[in-house]
Formats: sequence, C-alpha cells, structure tokens
Amino acid sequence: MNAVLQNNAATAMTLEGVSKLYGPVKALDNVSFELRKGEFLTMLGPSGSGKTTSLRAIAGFIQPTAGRLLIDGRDMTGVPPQKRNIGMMFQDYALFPHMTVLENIGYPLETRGIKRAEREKRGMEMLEIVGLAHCATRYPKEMSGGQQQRVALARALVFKPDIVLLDEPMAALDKKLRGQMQIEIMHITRQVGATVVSVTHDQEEALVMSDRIAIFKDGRLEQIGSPHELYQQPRSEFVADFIGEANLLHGKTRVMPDGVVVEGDGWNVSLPKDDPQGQALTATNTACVVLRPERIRAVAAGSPGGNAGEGVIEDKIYLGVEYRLVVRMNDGGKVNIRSRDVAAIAGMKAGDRIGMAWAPEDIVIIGA
Ligand SMILES: Nc1ncnc2c1ncn2[C@@H]1O[C@H](COP(=O)(O)OP(=O)(O)OP(=O)(O)O)[C@@H](O)[C@H]1O
Repeated sequence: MNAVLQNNAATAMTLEGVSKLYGPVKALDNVSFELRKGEFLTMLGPSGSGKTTSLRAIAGFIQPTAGRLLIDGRDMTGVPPQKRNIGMMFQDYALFPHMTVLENIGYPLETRGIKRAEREKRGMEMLEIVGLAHCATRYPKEMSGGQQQRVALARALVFKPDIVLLDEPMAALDKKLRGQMQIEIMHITRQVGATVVSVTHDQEEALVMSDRIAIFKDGRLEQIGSPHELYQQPRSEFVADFIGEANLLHGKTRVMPDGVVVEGDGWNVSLPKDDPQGQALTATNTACVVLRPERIRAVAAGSPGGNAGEGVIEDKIYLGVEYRLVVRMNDGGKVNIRSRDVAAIAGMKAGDRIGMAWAPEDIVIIGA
C-alpha cells in the first residue's frame, strides 16, 4: 500500500507530483508536499509562480493535468468543490450584501441542511470568537473592511472544514490594518484548531502568520519549511533573497589543510573542514555565500583577516533604530549592512573605506 494512503492522522492533505499545464505553460510543475492537521501553511512566491493554481486545485476548481491530491487520505480526483469539505475566504470577502452578518455566517450551514436554530447558535459562537457578537443583525455594507474580513473568516470556519483556504487575505486592507489582522487571523484560526492554506506574495505576512511557508517559483515548489528554517537554511539563492534580505556573494573555493575558503576580490569566508557546509565545498570550484545584512560587523578598514571583507561606503542611512550601509566591493558588487553599533559607525561617511567581519556560523553556503 502506498505510504501516503495509510491515513496518517496527522496529515490533512497530500499533493503528489501535481502538475497543471495550460498549453505550453506549466502553471504547476510536479509539486509534492504534505499539510499537517492544525497547520497554518502559506504559499508564497512572485506573480505567476503557481500559488493561485495550487489553491484552485485544492479547492477543486481545476483538475491537475498529472499527479494526485489527497484530503484526509482520500483521493480528490474528480471530486467537485462542493463535495470537498473546504472553507474559503476570498480577497474581496464575497459576502452576500442582502444577508445580515449572522445570515452570511449561517449560509454554509444552511447549504448543509442545518436547521435555523442550530445555524444561529453556531453563527453566534463564531461571532463571539471573531469579536463581532454585537454586529449580528448588521448588513455587510454597515461594517468596516476589517470587520467584513472577520465575518468572511467566520463564514469560512463555521462548518468546521477539513481545510480553510485564504486567498490573499489582506489584499483589500490598508497597511496599518494588515499588521493587526495578520495577528488576529492567526489567533482565531489557531483557537478553533483550523488547518489553513493561505496565498500571498507578501513575505512579512507569511513570516508573521505561518507555521510553514511553501516558496513557489515558476510553478515549482522551491522550498518548504518553517520561517526560521527558510531564513537560516535557504537552499537556493532565490529563497535566500525572497525570505528576508540577503547579500549573495559569488566566489571561488580553495581547499586548505585545515578548512575551505570561498573568496572574491576583497572578501573571504573560511569554514572548518569538519563543518558540513565546508565539506560540501571540497568538491566544487565556486560557491554562493549568503550573508545577512544584520550579521555583518562594520570594522575599521585596513586589517582584513579571515572571514572579512573590505569596500567603500556608498550610502550611509540613519533609520533611528539602526544604520544601513551600502558598501561597494572591489569586484563591483554591493553589500548591505544593518547595524545598531553606533560607536563603530557614527564616524564613518560615504566615500570612506570600511572593513567588514562575519562569523563562520552566520554564513550559509549555496552549492556550486
Ligand atoms: N486559466 C489559465 N490559462 C492559461 N494560463 C494560466 C491560467 N491560469 C494561470 N495561468 C498561468 O499559470 C502560471 C501560474 O499562475 P498563477 O495564477 O498560479 O500564479 P500566482 O503565483 O498565483 O500569481 P499572482 O501572484 O500574480 O496571483 C502563470 O504563468 C499564469 O499566466
């Protein structure tokens, strides 16, 4: 029996090699991952990377060209959307304007044949959870954007779906409200134990809300992991650049008796040979080094040692909480530094030469 079909209680959904072709366009290219019960997973990626196509395949609005999708161990091939126990919140909320808030929330229960008294009871319970019990008899147009969003969320959760899909949930909100609603939606979905798949192209939203993030690129799943894993151990330059801010330095590798060095013009990284990252480099000639801006120490120029670099300050920007420096390296590449070390930086100015230092443990190497 296929391992995936063994009805693992912790698995809510499995995608097995799912592809979707539109003529020559591979909207999805052999995507496989598992969603755990109670998990908040965000699909993140640039425009056209396949996020919406994945969401629509899960909802059943489109059928994969190849591969399978299992929900709770059950193959969904040929199962229409209304036969999948899935809740959805769309970016425009799609509330029914002629129904009150309570009627809107009760609607999915009505379509499932649940009687009015029970609908109202469960609808009011959901309204309590989303903090809108006082708005039950209002109409959607009498609510603010944030309130409408919470009604839409309550409607997506009220029938205890196996999975809740959120399609760009913050798209209609202004920036200030977004931050607040990210936290609120995260709390509400955790409180009711919902299993959530959300789509966004806002990396901050993904970092704030998700247990795990699936990063899409050109229809492929580039990497999936917790926000921490993706930030600390990106497996590609794309992921390193997409999650947080990254300096990507391309250099040549050199195997030394006691370690491995990656170096470019005016900078070097040295890793001990017993370090797994160092070991992987013994077989390659070139490598990409990921250096996070907040991990670089600004030091005086002129004393470069190991794990260090030098360049010329192009911009120095004071942001209150930190300084940002843009440094031009000898090879023409730019390095961004974020630092709160006022003592080290206050006296530096654009045009000065600057030294940079980093610790081997702060470095991520992307293979050759
Ligand atoms: N119905 C369709 N017909 C033809 N091509 C499509 C169709 N739907 C999607 N595509 C193509 O498939 C690819 C993936 O699209 P998809 O909508 O999944 O991307 P996305 O990551 O959600 O992007 P966005 O962030 O812009 O919504 C794109 O190249 C898109 O043009």
